[in-house]
Amino acid sequence: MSYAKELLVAQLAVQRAARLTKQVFADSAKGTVSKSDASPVTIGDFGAQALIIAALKKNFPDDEIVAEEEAAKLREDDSLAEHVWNLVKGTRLDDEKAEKEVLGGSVQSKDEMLDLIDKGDSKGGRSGRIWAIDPIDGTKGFLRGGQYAVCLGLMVDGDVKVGVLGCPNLPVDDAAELSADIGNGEGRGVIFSAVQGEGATSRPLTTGALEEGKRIGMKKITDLSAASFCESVEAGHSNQGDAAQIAQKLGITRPSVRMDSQAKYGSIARGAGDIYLRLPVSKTYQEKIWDHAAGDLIVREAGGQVTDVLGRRLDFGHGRTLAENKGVIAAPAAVHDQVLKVVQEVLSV
Ligand SMILES: Nc1ncnc2c1ncn2[C@@H]1O[C@H](COP(=O)(O)O)[C@@H](O)[C@H]1OP(=O)(O)O
Ligand SMILES: [Mg+2]
Ligand SMILES: [Mg+2]
Ligand SMILES: [Mg+2]
Repeated sequence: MSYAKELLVAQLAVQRAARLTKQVFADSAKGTVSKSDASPVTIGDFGAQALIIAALKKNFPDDEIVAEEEAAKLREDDSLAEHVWNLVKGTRLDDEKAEKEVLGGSVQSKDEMLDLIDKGDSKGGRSGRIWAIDPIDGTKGFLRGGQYAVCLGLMVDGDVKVGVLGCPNLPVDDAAELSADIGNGEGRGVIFSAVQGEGATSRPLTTGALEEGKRIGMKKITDLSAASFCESVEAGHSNQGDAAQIAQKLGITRPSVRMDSQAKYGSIARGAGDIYLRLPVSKTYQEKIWDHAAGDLIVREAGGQVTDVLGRRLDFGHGRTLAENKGVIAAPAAVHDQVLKVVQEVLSV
């Protein structure tokens, strides 16, 4: 199997980072601060990013990393940094061998942790090996106890080769009905993974990485009117009015399921939903590569097609953003064209 080591490291790194985010959710203080674009970031985002980068640097020291967060806010506020440091040093896998031999064990000091967080500052691009990290995708979902995902993808020369999504609040059961309900109790927590050309799998977030995943696939739909849409919770992230018109034109009567984060990609990849629409709201917003790299590969390896609203494949080679794409349409390959056509009619593109 190609990229076997990368997949193992990525799965274990995501698994460990998700232990940290779950710990933060269980604690009362989330250490939420506002970023310059008014979006929230928590101690969970910083801690998860530090742990993932530590594992990548140990195993693949020459690889570049594009990660969402930076340590500047922590360098300005030592009590916030201390809070993150306590989490980072206290989080390890149960499997001691995997923790030490694969992930490289703990981070040594608070300063090392801050430096690790800042190692996610690559400009990205079309050449070489570049990892994309979203330590918590859907921070707003995370804060309200809804869906969120710990996301990691490896690109080689601009092409996504490995994708891993840890979704602590999705049901483990691939056959569970897609719903917007929220919860983090028993039976929740799943990791979706894919390697290019080798299919997509899911397995519980809590089991050891050596356990084989189960193969997942998109639902075979012949009648689009029976399909279900997956959309963002946040109206500011996707145009829900346009999506409603598209649904109507396709004859879809079921209400959209709204959930935060790349949990949407994972959900349709395992056939729990059918179509993920993310329709441009503003002319200027550029989607970030860490919000799509893992999900794009997982859906395509599960039998789906992913394009933007102009029908172009997502292009991860333009730097930290999907500068040459607008919006996202992810659907089973057999019906993607049909959906794209209606999207283009409604958006007049
Ligand atoms: N105006 C926007 N349009 C689309 N996506 C956005 C916008 N603002 C933020 N996002 C990103 O959408 C992602 C969550 O997506 P979803 O709605 O599918 O849960 C977050 O990563 C968030 O980025 P950020 O982390 O910078 O806030
Ligand atoms: Mg995100
Ligand atoms: Mg994030
Ligand atoms: Mg964010």
